[in-house]
Amino acid sequence: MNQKIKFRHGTLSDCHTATDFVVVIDVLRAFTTAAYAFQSGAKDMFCVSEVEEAFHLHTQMKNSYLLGEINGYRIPGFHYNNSPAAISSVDLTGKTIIMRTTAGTQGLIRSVHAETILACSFVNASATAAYIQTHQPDEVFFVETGVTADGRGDEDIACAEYVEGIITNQRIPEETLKERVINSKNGMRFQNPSSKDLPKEDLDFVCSFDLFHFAMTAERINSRLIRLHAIDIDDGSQCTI
Ligand SMILES: O=C(O)[C@H](CS(=O)(=O)O)OP(=O)(O)O
Repeated sequence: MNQKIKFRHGTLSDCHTATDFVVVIDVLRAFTTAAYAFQSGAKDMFCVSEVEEAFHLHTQMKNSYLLGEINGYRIPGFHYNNSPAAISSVDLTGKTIIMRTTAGTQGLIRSVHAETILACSFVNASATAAYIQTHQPDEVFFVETGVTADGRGDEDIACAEYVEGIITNQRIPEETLKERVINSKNGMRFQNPSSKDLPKEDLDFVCSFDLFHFAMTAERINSRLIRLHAIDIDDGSQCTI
């Protein structure tokens, strides 16, 4: 444990100010879905900001598939919705995923000055904490991508607090976290049976705490393109799942 690590909390509106070690958090749902996509065998995962950029990249990358949403809803012409429940049952072996989401991928793209970027949700929170502890940065900046002026995003704040608590030995109980996810404004959207793009079962996939033993590091290809890697925390190798 390193109690000297300083923790800062920010959102999509100030993540451009972070210059060192940044953990971009999106529980509902981008980085939960991304982790399940790696687990389902995805070879490569690229993240963009705009829908048009995703379509353009798709024409350039063989064997690539589009995954994402706009405000939570499926994008016509995309292969997959941003749903961990849906993606967990798909065999993505050897496939390249191009991801565009409303909050999560925006946080990656907008963290323009970060030296190191991780993508995190509850399914790889302990792995993320372990990666931070191994690298011992002076400061960690959490980008809580779901936070909005109208009070959304508590699930991402909870995840940041969970990661911080693991590092400072003040671990938050899973029951408390699950309640926060379910009662969050974003979580409520998944409890309406008529919205099939926002299935209730996604909440169970999101609340599968520490299911995966890999951190997701973000490699900046250019100002508009990020590539995610799943890094095994036990030996630092790139995961081949
Ligand atoms: O698909 C999601 O769950 C959200 C939709 S919204 O931003 O909350 O409207 O996108 P994500 O980028 O995964 O947070």
